Amino acid sequence: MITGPDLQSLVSQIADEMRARPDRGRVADYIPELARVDPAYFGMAVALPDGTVAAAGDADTPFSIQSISKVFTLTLALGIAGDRLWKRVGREPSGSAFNSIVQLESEKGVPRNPFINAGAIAVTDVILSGHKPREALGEILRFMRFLSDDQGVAIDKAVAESEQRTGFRNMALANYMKSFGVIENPVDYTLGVYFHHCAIAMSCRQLALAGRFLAQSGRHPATGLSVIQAERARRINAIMLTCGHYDGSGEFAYRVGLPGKSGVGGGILAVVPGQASIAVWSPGLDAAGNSHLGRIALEAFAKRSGVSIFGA
Ligand SMILES: NC(=O)CC[C@H](N)C(=O)O
Repeated sequence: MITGPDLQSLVSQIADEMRARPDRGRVADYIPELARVDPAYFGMAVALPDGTVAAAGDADTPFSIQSISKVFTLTLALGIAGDRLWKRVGREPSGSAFNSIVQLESEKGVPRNPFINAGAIAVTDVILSGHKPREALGEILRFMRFLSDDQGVAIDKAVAESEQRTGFRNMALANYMKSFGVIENPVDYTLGVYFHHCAIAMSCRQLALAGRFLAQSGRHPATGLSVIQAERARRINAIMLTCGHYDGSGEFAYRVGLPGKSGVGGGILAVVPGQASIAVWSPGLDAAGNSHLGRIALEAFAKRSGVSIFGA
């Protein structure tokens, strides 16, 4: 892994290249508030274990992290339920769209993995157990602030309300799972927490810092505290690699070769185990709902720095 001025110049070079590209994908418009975001943004940040960050472009502009929050809710839910979590959600790629309902019928309401919408809603339900929605959300937000060393991380209420008004598919998924007993809390409580954690706004810099524990065997580098055990961090990385980009996960592994998690806000968090945590943001999406230029930027980064987990 390259460091220091070479790392900074690589990140700046990639940001310049991405800014100049005309092909930017399409901004998500099924959440009305996200449709207003300018596709011209591009940000990138690489956080090293010692807290140094190489950043370029719009790396300090907050954006809606959307499904990237699912990495952090999975981490919290594993802390609460341990391996019992895997009775409520699977660990296999779905090969379908992030908001698909089809597999739920034949698989008795148990979602394929924690990163598709159905799986993330089931995970949120585990975090909620026995708490009020406000408390569960407070716990998620405190966790994000602690991991990023930044008390400024907040929820974008307009985005949360926008999705709450229009999230009929997620309502269908949650109600369907409830009919199988996979959702235990009132459906509107679970969905309320889910919509709000998806609406957390963070910059690439904050997100890259928050992801460091996954690159550092579960340790929070700033405090030395163990966020999770090394084995668990390794397994979360494995699920990010196999399921983090929905039915684009194979393509992401093929092109980038790093565990990664995308969100429809256009962000991607990628992990270089043992070395770095990377966040990119470009709001335009490809057909699978993953950041178009975000993936291309990470592909360029992995190639030029030789950090793919599959070899240089
Ligand atoms: N892929 C995503 O980022 C989807 C998250 C979004 N909140 C949804 O439920 O549709």
